[in-house]
Amino acid sequence: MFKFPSIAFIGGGNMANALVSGLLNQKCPSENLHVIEVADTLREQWSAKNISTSSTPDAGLTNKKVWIFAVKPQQMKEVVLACKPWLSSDTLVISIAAGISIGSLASWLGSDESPYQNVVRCMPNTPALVGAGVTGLAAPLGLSLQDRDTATNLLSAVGQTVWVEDDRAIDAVTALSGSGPAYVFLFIEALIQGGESLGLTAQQSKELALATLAGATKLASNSSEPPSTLRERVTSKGGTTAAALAVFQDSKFVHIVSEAMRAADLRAAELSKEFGA
Ligand SMILES: NC(=O)C1=CN([C@@H]2O[C@H](COP(=O)(O)OP(=O)(O)OC[C@H]3O[C@@H](n4cnc5c(N)ncnc54)[C@H](O)[C@@H]3O)[C@@H](O)[C@H]2O)C=CC1
Ligand SMILES: O=C(O)[C@@H]1CCC=N1
Repeated sequence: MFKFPSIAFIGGGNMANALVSGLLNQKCPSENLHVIEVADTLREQWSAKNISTSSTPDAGLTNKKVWIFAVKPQQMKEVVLACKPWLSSDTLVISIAAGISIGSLASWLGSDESPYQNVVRCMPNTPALVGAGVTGLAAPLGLSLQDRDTATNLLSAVGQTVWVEDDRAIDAVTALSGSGPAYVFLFIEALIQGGESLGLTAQQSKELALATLAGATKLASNSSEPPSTLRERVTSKGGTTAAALAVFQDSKFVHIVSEAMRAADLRAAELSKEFGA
């Protein structure tokens, strides 16, 4: 069985909250967890959950086997450098920050000549809060198998994990599953509004929309057939679905989704330039 290491979260906001909830659900002892968070109100919330907290990095970090950076990309460099004095040669450093490359993390924690190797860059998503997240992970070639397994086990506490090749692939993961829940929520909002405009109540629309998404997702997951076949099976010739899909097609829905993802991918690359090494 996986033995949970001691873990420090640096940044105790939304995503740290989702990851810690998942770890606790997987029976990670709360004594193994520590959160460094600048906001007083959030520190109080962590204390109320029996998680130790502090406002700034200090020598206590040296004893933590894993550091998980969960601050905004804009703050990453400053925060990583503030923690660096307490880095041990075997600390596993995991970052969930969008756009911040493995190269930036490795050079901030080591140097340009000798980049720090025990680094994992990953991209979880907010369904982690309910144990249904998916996380893409990437690491430098020098990362040990043991650290790779540790990262996999920790992120598996909140859902599925998918290892990818490199930073560019993590930007793509960000554009798909990192930001993806927001696209899905937008679609849910649109279905609810559409239902209401056709005379259903808000409550009826919400129930129908959520069950439709959950049901279609389950069917697509359990089926050996591709989503396109499942779509065709709903679509009777000359029927209602065909009428609706024609509107999607006229509005270039597939192109819009692809362009939206391209914008997210591009933004990740910009964040890397603006806030990376
Ligand atoms: N929200 C999302 O859906 C996802 C976010 N991410 C990434 O996760 C990171 C965190 O995002 P969220 O949790 O949504 O943001 P958040 O704003 O909820 O959390 C960040 C926390 O860091 C704290 N903080 C700022 N400076 C600090 C410092 N010097 N020391 C300690 N704590 C400090 C803030 O007070 C805040 O509570 C970002 O880099 C984002 O790109 C990754 C996957 C999904
Ligand atoms: O919007 C963002 O930048 C972060 C990364 C993925 C989801 N939220």
